[in-house]
Amino acid sequence: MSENKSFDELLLPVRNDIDRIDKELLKLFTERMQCAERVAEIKRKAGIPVLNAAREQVILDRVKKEAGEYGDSAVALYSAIMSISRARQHNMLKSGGVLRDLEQNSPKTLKADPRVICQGAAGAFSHSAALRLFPGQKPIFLPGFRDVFEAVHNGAGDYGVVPVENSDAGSVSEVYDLIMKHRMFIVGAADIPVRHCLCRAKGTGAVKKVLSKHEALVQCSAYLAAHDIETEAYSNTAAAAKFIAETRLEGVGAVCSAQAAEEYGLEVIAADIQNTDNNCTRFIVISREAVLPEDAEKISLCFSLPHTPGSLCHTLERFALLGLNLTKIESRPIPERNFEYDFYLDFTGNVHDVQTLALICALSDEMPRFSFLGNYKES
Ligand SMILES: C=C(O[C@@H]1C=C(C(=O)O)C=C[C@H]1O)C(=O)O
Repeated sequence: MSENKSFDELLLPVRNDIDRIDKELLKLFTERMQCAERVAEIKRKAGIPVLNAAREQVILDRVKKEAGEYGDSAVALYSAIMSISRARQHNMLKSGGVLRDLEQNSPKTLKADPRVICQGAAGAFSHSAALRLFPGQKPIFLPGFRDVFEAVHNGAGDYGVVPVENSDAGSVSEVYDLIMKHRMFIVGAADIPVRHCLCRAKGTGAVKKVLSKHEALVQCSAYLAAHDIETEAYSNTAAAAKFIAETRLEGVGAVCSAQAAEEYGLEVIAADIQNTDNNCTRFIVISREAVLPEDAEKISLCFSLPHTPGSLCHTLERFALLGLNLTKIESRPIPERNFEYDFYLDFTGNVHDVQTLALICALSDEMPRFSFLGNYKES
């Protein structure tokens, strides 16, 4: 430090330079955005899409080369600038017309007195979820998730209640795949505490083997291993309970809820055998048509991304720019396309918010595959 000058005095001329440069940058940024607007007008007339990935790559290659040692940083900066430029163009062109129609025209409340479909049997955790989500309704039970989706798809039921994720065992991938297969909307969600019991038919002997849904067996793995109990996957916890009550197989028990044990008259040998105390499963409500309440708080999307460096990062950045909080991201392989993935994304937000709608519409226009899955309340 020079003898008489303070740090502030030393910084002042450099900061003056930075301020001058920022002023120029801002002027050039504004000019660049105006060019993007002119481009949008031409695209409107020509009916061509906003995104031109090849043109963007040419720009990125050029700035990387020209920026020398700052090449990678320049690429990050220009990716952000072009993303903002595209967002402006999407807003001008009102991209994502289908989604805009959906936002305008979808009902805002769930049907009154709906036919609700669940997987399994009375006493299943889906049953508790259905009662929480639709108090007073008597759900119809079908054997598999596929049956629930088909029933909602063909109109035999209004809504289906299915699990998507457990706090211990993770996602129920079959349900994610069925959502995409049947192009269902998510119109509600509830987190249900899950406590498992080890049960047997009254009067049968020591349990050597248990039947239950695969996810329930995973959630009780520590207890079952410690007690040397063999496991066999069954379609559903309550269905397993019903089966052992009816067959009274010697040495065979079930892992199910206390309600299922009571429903089928089973003896509870041990309660609370799940690995974690706060074991909890998220259930969603599936529907053929979207329902978009004014006060919906969670949005779910599914999309694939181009195989280019940073494509996921730049997509997530756009949520961050709007202050939207991502609550879940999950990837699933796309059937028949080796090692290509769909991303499932949940974030807190409402599609009736203009900026959030604009972002979703822009993404729907730019992504190779894109589905808006729903915007719903969580109970
Ligand atoms: C401006 C255009 O639209 C988009 C934005 C670009 C940019 O900001 O440079 C480049 C390509 C397009 O994805 C264009 O097509 O030139």
